[in-house]
Amino acid sequence: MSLLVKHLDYEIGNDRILDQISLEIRDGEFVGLVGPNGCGKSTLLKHIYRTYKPKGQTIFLDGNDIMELSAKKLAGALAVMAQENQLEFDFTVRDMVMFGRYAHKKFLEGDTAKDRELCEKCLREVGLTGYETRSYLSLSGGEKQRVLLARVLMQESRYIVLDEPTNHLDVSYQYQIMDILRNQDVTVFSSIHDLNLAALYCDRIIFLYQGKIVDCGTPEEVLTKENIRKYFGIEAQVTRNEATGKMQIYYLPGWVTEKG
Ligand SMILES: Nc1ncnc2c1ncn2[C@@H]1O[C@H](COP(=O)(O)OP(=O)(O)OP(=O)(O)O)[C@@H](O)[C@H]1O
Repeated sequence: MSLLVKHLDYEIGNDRILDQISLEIRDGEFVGLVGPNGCGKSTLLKHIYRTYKPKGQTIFLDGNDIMELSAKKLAGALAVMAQENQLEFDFTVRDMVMFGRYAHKKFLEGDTAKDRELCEKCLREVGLTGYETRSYLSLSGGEKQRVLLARVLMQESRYIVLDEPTNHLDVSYQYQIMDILRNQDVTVFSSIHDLNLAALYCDRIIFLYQGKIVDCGTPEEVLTKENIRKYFGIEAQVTRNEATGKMQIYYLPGWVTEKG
């Protein structure tokens, strides 16, 4: 069981946005995708959830080319929390979360008692009990983000792919959402800007720079001060956090350097 990307290239005009990306996310792993603004993280994730159509046979889910899976099959296997979620029409929070059951439904099948129970559980997990009848568009950015996570959980898929899931969230929800994801029995592949969050929650980190994978391994192997200097252009101190036992990065903002 794995998510496999093989030699994925993507160009816009003469610009190479993704350059020979190959990676494997194995069953049960929590893998973070990090790299500076514009390095291609969202573009890579958009290929995995088919917003962009990969050329040839490049992306495989449990051995199946994702382009050959029906929308329903893909939704049953892989849940997505993308960055932009602009809606033309308003829905209630309950409706938004219920959309996560699409892959489990027969044509025109209504919501079951199990669906409603699961919806309550997912909303409880993201701290939104009592929001069921609220209009989605009236919510704050962070509340919307948590509704989208509840929808992802409703999908009960084996794989969850997320583009910056902690965007818009206050510090306590950033950790809560990462905790919720970590405690699911699923495989997670997520872009993450906060390197300390990535270090705390990820089994492995894939480091992207100018459309190429430049490093891959455990947080300790990849989030070194050398890589942070080289690819983010900032000096950092990397130490161990005594409370968590995990690595802790401190940035030294007076020490911005040249990238690359
Ligand atoms: N439609 C487009 N036309 C031109 N350039 C594009 C287009 N879409 C993406 N790009 C460029 O591709 C590069 C990769 O963008 P992408 O959104 O994947 O980066 P990212 O790593 O997710 O960035 P961020 O951390 O800022 O979210 C950027 O330089 C971006 O400007």
